[in-house]
Amino acid sequence: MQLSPDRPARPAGTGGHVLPVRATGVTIRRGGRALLDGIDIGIEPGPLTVIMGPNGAGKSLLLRVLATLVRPDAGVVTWGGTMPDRGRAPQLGFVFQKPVMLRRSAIDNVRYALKAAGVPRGERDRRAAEALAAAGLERLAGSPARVLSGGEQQRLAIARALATGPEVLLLDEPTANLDPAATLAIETQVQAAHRAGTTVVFVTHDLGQARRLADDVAFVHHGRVAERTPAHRFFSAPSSEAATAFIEGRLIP
Ligand SMILES: Nc1ncnc2c1ncn2[C@@H]1O[C@H](COP(=O)(O)OP(=O)(O)OP(=O)(O)O)[C@@H](O)[C@H]1O
Repeated sequence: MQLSPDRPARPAGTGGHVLPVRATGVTIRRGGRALLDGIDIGIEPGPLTVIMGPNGAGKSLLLRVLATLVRPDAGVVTWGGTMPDRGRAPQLGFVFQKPVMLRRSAIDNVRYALKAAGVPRGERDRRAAEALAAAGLERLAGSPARVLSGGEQQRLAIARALATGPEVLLLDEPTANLDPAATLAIETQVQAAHRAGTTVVFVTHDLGQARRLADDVAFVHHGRVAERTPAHRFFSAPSSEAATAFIEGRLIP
């Protein structure tokens, strides 16, 4: 995929790439059980990757490990071929299932993220306003973020994550609590960011959503990547028995 020229500039004070984001041999054990079991996965620049799988498969945990929010018991995560470091963190945006809003206005939530990423003060107002406009949230800029609807809060969370111009946006079931219209708005927002050049990793267990969004599917089952397949092939001819059973609605988690 081509990166578009209108892609936001990198925040000041950061250097190097986070892509590819790669996990090698990543294992997490709790209570004698492997929640992630020797996972190898790489996120390359470009495609919209959907991480799919049944409840409890390990999708959210894997996403958190890639973002270095959770440290594995074994294995390593690298960003851009080297060990992750805080200086590059603004280039990896993360959106949680339940939006986490600061107790301040919508636009101040975005300004705060820009400040934390080292964006110079003189650029913050313009970039925050642009981020809200891109999310269709201009009229709510001055509203307290915590009084916005669930769908508006999630759009704001995505706008905030995109405002720093990340190379990659990781989203953990961002529409799980939303109605169909709010879900569509989020999908449109994510697709627009992807078209503008942001690499996207989207966790969902919703097959319809995966069909709408995915270029590429990583299917996780029992803490392993059971298969990694281009989306058109995944839905027509999955290579693993687990994915076939999942698509047919007969996979027992
Ligand atoms: N911090 C933790 N301590 C112990 N167990 C955990 C922890 N985090 C996750 N788990 C367990 O790890 C397994 C995988 O959880 P995870 O949230 O990654 O699943 P998931 O595939 O995202 O599922 P869902 O679609 O239901 O959100 C689950 O059995 C969960 O209970």
